[in-house]
Amino acid sequence: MFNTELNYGDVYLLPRKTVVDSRKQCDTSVQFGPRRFDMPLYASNMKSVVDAETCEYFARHGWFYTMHRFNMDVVGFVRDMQAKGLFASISIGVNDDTLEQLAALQAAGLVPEYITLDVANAWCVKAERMIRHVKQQFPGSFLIGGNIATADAARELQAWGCDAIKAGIAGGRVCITKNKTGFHRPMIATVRDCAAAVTVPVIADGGIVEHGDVAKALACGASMVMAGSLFAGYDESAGEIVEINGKHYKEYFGSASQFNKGEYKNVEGKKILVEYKGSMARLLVELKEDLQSSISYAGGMGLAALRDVEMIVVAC
Ligand SMILES: NC(=O)C1=CN([C@@H]2O[C@H](COP(=O)(O)OP(=O)(O)OC[C@H]3O[C@@H](n4cnc5c(N)ncnc54)[C@H](OP(=O)(O)O)[C@@H]3O)[C@@H](O)[C@H]2O)C=CC1
Ligand SMILES: Nc1nc2c(ncn2[C@@H]2O[C@H](COP(=O)(O)O)[C@@H](O)[C@H]2O)c(=O)[nH]1
Repeated sequence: MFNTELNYGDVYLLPRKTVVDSRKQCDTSVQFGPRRFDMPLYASNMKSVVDAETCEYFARHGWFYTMHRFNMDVVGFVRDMQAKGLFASISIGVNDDTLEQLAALQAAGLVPEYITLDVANAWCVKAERMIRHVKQQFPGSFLIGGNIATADAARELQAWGCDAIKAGIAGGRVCITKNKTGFHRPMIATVRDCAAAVTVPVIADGGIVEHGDVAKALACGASMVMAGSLFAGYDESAGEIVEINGKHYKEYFGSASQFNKGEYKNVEGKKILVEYKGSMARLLVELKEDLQSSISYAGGMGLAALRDVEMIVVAC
């Protein structure tokens, strides 16, 4: 027997009676760790999506961000962000270079407000060792661990000390993990299972195609949503602009792509071109408007209304 599991595109949310006079009354803000953010959505910690300027842009707009971890001067990044009065949110790996970066932060007396442990399968012994190390050395930082895709994995990461857990394996737009390894879990099942298994917040990572998918992820129990391709086509994202036959695109590549790694070894990601869409300012406004509308259809005034909204599968 096989389990049938669903993705965002397979389900819809059932409307309830709207109780607000205007969508503007719906509050999309979310408490995440020590801070409150304007939206429960943020850009992927990928080199083709965020750089230091992108992170500053999001932080100044009241959005959460996480810097990527590739060829990073972590000390310089944390120092710069905090010197500007902004929060510092970094990513780390599981190898010795990460231990060196963490030691350098400590030597400089720097404590990032948020640390994300970023590996393909965080349900592993190396991630356990690093999570325990970070919790011991940086007890004041909010530690996000990922990625995982099952309830058992979520429970273990919580037990190791993660303050939040990032869920989503092989559902991303530039992902080829499912092709190369055979492993993947659709996002509805991933988020529902993981969120039900733990008390810490769960971040739904990858697979956002439509703006309404954000509301669907929250309805599955996610507290935050991470997306890469959604943000990749804009001026403020980190990818290069490419012109082909007079049309403009932006490069978007996976963190496990040959392009990001600099060599063809354990490649589980690809590079694509996404449509260039200009400034991100309008996108941020539209994402907020759409989520406010989702909250109104859910019959509430805040994100909590989406938590218990009914979900249906559309018959083919
Ligand atoms: N969300 C997703 O579905 C996926 C995301 N990614 C992204 O790609 C980037 C690279 O990820 P990742 O390869 O984990 O990070 P790294 O390339 O930094 O690998 C981390 C370390 O763990 C080891 N390792 C990695 N995978 C395995 C494994 N399956 N079994 C045993 N050891 C392993 C590696 O050793 P060695 O290389 O020698 O095996 C390496 O020492 C990350 O940013 C990640 O988020 C990648 C794939 C899927
Ligand atoms: N399997 C892989 N997954 C990757 C890689 N680089 C990033 N990612 C994951 O994808 C999401 C973004 O997905 P999107 O659908 O919103 O574009 C990102 O947050 C990572 O979790 C990779 O090389 N391989």
